[in-house]
Amino acid sequence: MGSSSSKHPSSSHGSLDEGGSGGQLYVSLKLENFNIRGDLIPHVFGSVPIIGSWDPSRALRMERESASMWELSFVVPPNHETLHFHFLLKPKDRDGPYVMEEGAERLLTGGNLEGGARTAVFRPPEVGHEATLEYKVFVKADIVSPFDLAASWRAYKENFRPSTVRGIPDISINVAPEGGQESGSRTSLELDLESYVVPLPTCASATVYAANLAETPRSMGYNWEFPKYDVSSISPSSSTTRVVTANHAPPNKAMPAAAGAVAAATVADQMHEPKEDRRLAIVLVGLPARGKTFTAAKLTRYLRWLGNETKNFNVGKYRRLRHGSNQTADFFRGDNPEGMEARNEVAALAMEDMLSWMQEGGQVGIFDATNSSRQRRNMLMKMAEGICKIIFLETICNDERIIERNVRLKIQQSPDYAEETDFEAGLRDFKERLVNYDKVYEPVEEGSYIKMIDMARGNGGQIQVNNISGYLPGRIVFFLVNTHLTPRPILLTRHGESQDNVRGRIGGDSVLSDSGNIYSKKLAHFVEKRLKSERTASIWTSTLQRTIITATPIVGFPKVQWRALDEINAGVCDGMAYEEIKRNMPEEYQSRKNDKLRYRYPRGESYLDVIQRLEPVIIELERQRAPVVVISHQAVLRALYAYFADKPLKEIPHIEVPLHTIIEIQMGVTGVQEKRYKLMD
Ligand SMILES: Nc1ncnc2c1ncn2[C@@H]1O[C@H](COP(=O)(O)OP(=O)(O)O)[C@@H](O)[C@H]1O
Ligand SMILES: O=P(O)(O)OC[C@H]1O[C@@](CO)(OP(=O)(O)O)[C@@H](O)[C@@H]1O
Repeated sequence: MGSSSSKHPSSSHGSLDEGGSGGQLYVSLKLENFNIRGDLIPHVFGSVPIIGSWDPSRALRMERESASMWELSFVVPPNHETLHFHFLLKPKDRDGPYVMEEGAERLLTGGNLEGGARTAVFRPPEVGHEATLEYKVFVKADIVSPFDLAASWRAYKENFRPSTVRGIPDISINVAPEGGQESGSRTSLELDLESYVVPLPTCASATVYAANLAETPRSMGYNWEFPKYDVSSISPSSSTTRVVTANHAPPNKAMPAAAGAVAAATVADQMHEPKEDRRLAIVLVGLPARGKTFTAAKLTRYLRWLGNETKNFNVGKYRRLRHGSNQTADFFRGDNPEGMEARNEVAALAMEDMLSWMQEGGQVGIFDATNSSRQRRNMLMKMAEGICKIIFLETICNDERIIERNVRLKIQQSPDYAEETDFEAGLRDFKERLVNYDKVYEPVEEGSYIKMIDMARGNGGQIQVNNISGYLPGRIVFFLVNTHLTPRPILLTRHGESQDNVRGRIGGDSVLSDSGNIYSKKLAHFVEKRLKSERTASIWTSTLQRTIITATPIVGFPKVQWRALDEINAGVCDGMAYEEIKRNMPEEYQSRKNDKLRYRYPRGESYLDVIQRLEPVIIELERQRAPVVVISHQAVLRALYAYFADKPLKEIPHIEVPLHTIIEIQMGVTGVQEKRYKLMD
């Protein structure tokens, strides 16, 4: 991550610019030789880790495109560093000796091969001293939009594998046949989508103002009155830090400090990092209506889903409980000593709650307030000394139209204006509050920080980082770089009923039942209708044929197969019925029943394993700006749904994801909303 403190938005140091176009360079390297030598496989090796860091044993194998042509394609940023490489021939059936091409290193810059060498010449020893093998070299590079790269290079590396279904390419787009779709099927689905809407399960998510989801102030558990705090005793100049630790419930030992995706990294960090660095406080900074609460809620959801014990402390919630929810703009004036003291006091209370929670085992605390003066931030840093590491997360927005929209949303959503019946009066008051904050606002220039600048603009924005290191901070930056506010739906569905579903067998790779086939057609009509006004969208399936076949009738959208979307691997139990497992492997059956989240099938996976491998899918779903239809499996969809619906890990294996039902997740400026359609009984 590095440590740059550049304050220039255009600086490349320490800033991760998503780029206006967001395009990537898709490079295709080809070698052609009509003198077919099936025993020698062309490889590429070179200066960067992905092509082996000059270690021939880690060279990247080229794939056979036709009898005479070998191909290797990869994705790089358009402004990528020059790539140094060589072609290499490796014997098919044994290790070494490798045969490296003659001549100087090849240099690839901006997708172009430097120099004129369009042949690769090899001198394999067994061919004879004078004999050579000559291949023609072709290079093609195209800028491809992020959308077209639904499977990014990383995802490709980690999750992609060729289809098990013959004749279906890994990335495909099938066009609508002349004269419309398959006859008969169109009439089977009425085009009024609303008639298929079903009520949400009681546990499903409705839109709630994000701050309301933050932690309930602890003091409420004991006493509706807050204890009176002397804020001066925790001023930056004070050397003592008071932390409330008494009388709190013991930490929940049922969950490990970290699970799933982060477990390994956490264990490693715990061995190497000082104690206070194991706990992390993300302290939001920014003027009102800049998306702090929104970002705090989203980050909390992501980190919890990854398995980190994470809590979100919203100082506004403390303020409302302590001082009521209808304070006027005057309360927020920088030159109002009572207001300042009251606000510092509730901030200190929330911070103390967060720190004592951390001392009981909490891992990541998200501290949501404006924290817009250096003095306030100093106070927080002083309080956190020796307990946790602080990273400031500042949200900056320079677009007046977005600020105006946010302010209007605030008046509608914030409990501060719940009793204000005159919208315009609320608007005037909130704008005055903004002016009061603006007068004393000091952007962050101290400590470790992440600045999100204009991330709500349609074309991405910019992230600046300073003094950020470690696994979790790195993941947080990566997550924030990829999130945005562009409204779009994500449709989640299981494949149509499979033959194994009918037989009650788990796993496998069976085709669809008759009923499953009908669903695949209904789904195609649904997608056609639901996404008809969308300029673009993509269909993601697993690599198992029940999802690929379910997607087949959908036309006109690119389809991508993700290995990460494959069903939970049932290991030695694959293909068995639950009853059989119970009878033949009663201990396994019972262990799974006892702890379905952590239970790992022998030589298979646990739900935590599934969550771990789905992280790139979540990042990609966050990054996409166009709609995505995900056709996958029960366990996988439970895990994906839990992320969007903010369900605790322990509930994931029990979430209901029925067959032949579409869960629509609407992402947008107010957060996540859900709708369900049931296409068949
Ligand atoms: N990075 C961002 N920049 C600007 N606006 C954002 C950002 N993230 C979210 N928003 C929008 O800002 C609105 C108001 O955000 P909120 O989190 O309540 O503001 P704050 O906590 O800063 O007062 C959200 O409903 C969302 O649409
Ligand atoms: O974790 P449980 O509840 O067993 O659910 C996962 C199971 O769901 C199934 C159906 O029973 O998914 P799928 O419909 O994709 O075939 C099994 O293959 C899979 O093992």
